[in-house]
Amino acid sequence: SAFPKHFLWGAATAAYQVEGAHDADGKGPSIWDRFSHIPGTTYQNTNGDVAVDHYHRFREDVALMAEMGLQSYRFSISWPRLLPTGRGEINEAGVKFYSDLIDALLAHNIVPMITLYHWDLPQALQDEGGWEARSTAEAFAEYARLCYDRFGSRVKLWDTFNETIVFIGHGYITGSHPPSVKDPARAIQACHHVFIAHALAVKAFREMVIDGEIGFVNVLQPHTPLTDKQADRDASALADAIHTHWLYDPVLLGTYPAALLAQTQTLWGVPRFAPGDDALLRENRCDFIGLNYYRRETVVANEEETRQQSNNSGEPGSGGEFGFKGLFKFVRNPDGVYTDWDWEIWPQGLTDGIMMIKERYGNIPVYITENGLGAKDPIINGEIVDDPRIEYLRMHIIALEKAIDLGADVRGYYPWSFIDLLSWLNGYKKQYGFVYVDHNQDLVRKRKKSFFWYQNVIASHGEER
Ligand SMILES: C[C@@]1(C(=O)O)OC[C@H]2O[C@@H](O)[C@H](O)[C@@H](O)[C@H]2O1
Repeated sequence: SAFPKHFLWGAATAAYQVEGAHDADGKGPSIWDRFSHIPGTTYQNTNGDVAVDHYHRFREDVALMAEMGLQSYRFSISWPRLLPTGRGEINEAGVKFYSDLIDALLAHNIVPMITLYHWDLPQALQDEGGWEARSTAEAFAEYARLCYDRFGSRVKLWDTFNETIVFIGHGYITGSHPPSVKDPARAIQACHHVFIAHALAVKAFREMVIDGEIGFVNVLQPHTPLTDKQADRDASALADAIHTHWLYDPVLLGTYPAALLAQTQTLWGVPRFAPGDDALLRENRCDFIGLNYYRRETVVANEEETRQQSNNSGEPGSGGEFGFKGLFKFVRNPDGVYTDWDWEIWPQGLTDGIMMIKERYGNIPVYITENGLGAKDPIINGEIVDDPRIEYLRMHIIALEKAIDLGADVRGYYPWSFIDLLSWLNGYKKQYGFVYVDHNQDLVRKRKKSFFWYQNVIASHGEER
């Protein structure tokens, strides 16, 4: 197969969605602990207080990963578990949890990949302005240095941020994530501080001479115009500029896309740069880019005002529309095949998206840090027969192989997710895992059909899928 010799077959999770133990052993509250307790913000008021209790069951979970033959495990660190107020005093019990998790992974020859920020900002920092305050970027660098110091000799793969478009887009434009702001200008300034935080963390990584690679994880979302009309083609190009160039250029080129930057400066006078920001971005670029691929979006020019109508119902089809007045709007593709949550299944988009990144940024090393099918899995005679997930992953592995054959430097694949976990706004209904969790039976774990299928994909290094 085209998969390189050292290609890593992995799987991914995120702290708030799996750990639980939201206030155990000295952990401080995150903005998701606070937000999810506000009635009506999430599907059936689900939250991560317990999640799937990975904090207490991680040894059992790592044993399942080892049984699967997993070669790498991407997980995130809960910042307030290490630094309850976001900076300063260290919670040693929190450090010990991650240290034990890392040792358990290494004992099973599973390569750890750490994501420093997967949306769970310490609430104490939000109280000081969150990502709108530049001090949060400095606090992030302090948190990153602590993680490098405690885990850097054992962990070689580091992601700074996960899916900035989501936590900034939903946090500051649609308002469906914390801190529930709806203001594009504030979104752009907050996003700038995330890029500064990333650059400061990369700078510290280099100064501390950590033996490893550091990168950024973004949504990879190719756009296709619904018609050949110029207006739709322009709208699709604009969606690429906002969703891709704006979020990738600063961490891969060290600059913002010039035309869009001129527009945001004219419109809202943002982002406001501090002295030295330019150099900071240019001098601290990524060793790799993490791409999270789920779907393609079909785009039309948009006359009327649309906003994410995600009604937090968590029910299939609750995705809602997303768009910007006078700019672009995502619409259903009449020829498309969709998941129950209205995401188009389009494996070709993974091949095309990777080649688009290679075209714009040179042959930057790539990890597919997320890819998976959110579905309500069929249970037949007590077995979880998740054939749709097997088919989805099979098609995307084949699409990935095509990109590698075309010369892309892809180094690993981390399906979302290792285990069924909390889906932020969709509760536990939308399943992604190779491992089922029975919420009616003390969260007992159960191997799905896809667990054994992926075990064989790994054993055959991608040959048998
Ligand atoms: C919104 C949603 C979903 O639940 O479908 O998108 C796909 C996937 O992206 C990840 O970065 C999130 O941590 C994970 O929870 C998932 O979140």
